[in-house]
Amino acid sequence: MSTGEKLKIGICQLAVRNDKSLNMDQADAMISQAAGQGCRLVILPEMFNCPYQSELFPEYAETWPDGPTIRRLAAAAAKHRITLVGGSIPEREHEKIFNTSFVFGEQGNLVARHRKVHLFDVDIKDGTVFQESKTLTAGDQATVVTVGDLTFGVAICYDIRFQAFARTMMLQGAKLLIYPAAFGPVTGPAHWELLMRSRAIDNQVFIVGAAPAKTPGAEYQAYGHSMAVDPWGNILVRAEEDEAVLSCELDFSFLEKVRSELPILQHWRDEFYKE
Ligand SMILES: O=C(O)CCC(=O)C(=O)O
Repeated sequence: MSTGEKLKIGICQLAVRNDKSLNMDQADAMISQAAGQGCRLVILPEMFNCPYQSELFPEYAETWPDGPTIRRLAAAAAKHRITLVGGSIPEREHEKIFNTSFVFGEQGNLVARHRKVHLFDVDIKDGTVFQESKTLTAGDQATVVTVGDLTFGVAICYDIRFQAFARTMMLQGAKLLIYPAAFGPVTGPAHWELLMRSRAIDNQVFIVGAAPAKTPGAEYQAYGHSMAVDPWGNILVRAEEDEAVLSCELDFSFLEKVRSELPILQHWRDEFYKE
């Protein structure tokens, strides 16, 4: 992938239903639409092929490299000659299941695989109760990859709450952090935009969050509001809660301008930040 400084990206905010192959059909249609608009990097949401319910993850889980969703993602990347961040899906390896983002290059080759590191185990009294660890195992590494001349990081949803994790990816050279995600109706309005903009400002990177659309009748109601944020904290593009294909240009010369005008990354004083 050549950015030449500017890179057009696409974000596919799709509704996730109880039918894996229909979800992939919709993803395929949206990927085509984004590629048709000239996007070179296309991003899908967290658990885009499976309703976001812990008890369903084992049933929908797929194994590398022959899972049907995995094969179709690789084929879509190759067909459109794009880099495709395949949101995330439940991935089975032996007896373990991970929340995994597979990233494919322009030949349909696997360029990265991120397994969600921070599992979403919360019990918020206003209604958000989730226990990913009931069925999932946590990943054990940050994922930073270079494709062509762009170095980017991939992490998943709850991973965004951990600034130290974003910083780890930035220190490994990432200029763009991509978060397939599925915030819900409580923490979504409260925190989603703030977290995306904070991570962008803290690390002087572009941030992209791809979320499922709100799906009528679904047990877990996603908040939607996929968005892209620049290193100054400006929102470049943002969806509402319905299905949408978003696109925008990331201008990496702007990132260099922000870093040279406001050089917080050079002013880092590590000696003060130990616990
Ligand atoms: O952090 C949050 O509020 C939402 C996290 C989440 O939904 C997830 O990790 O899938």
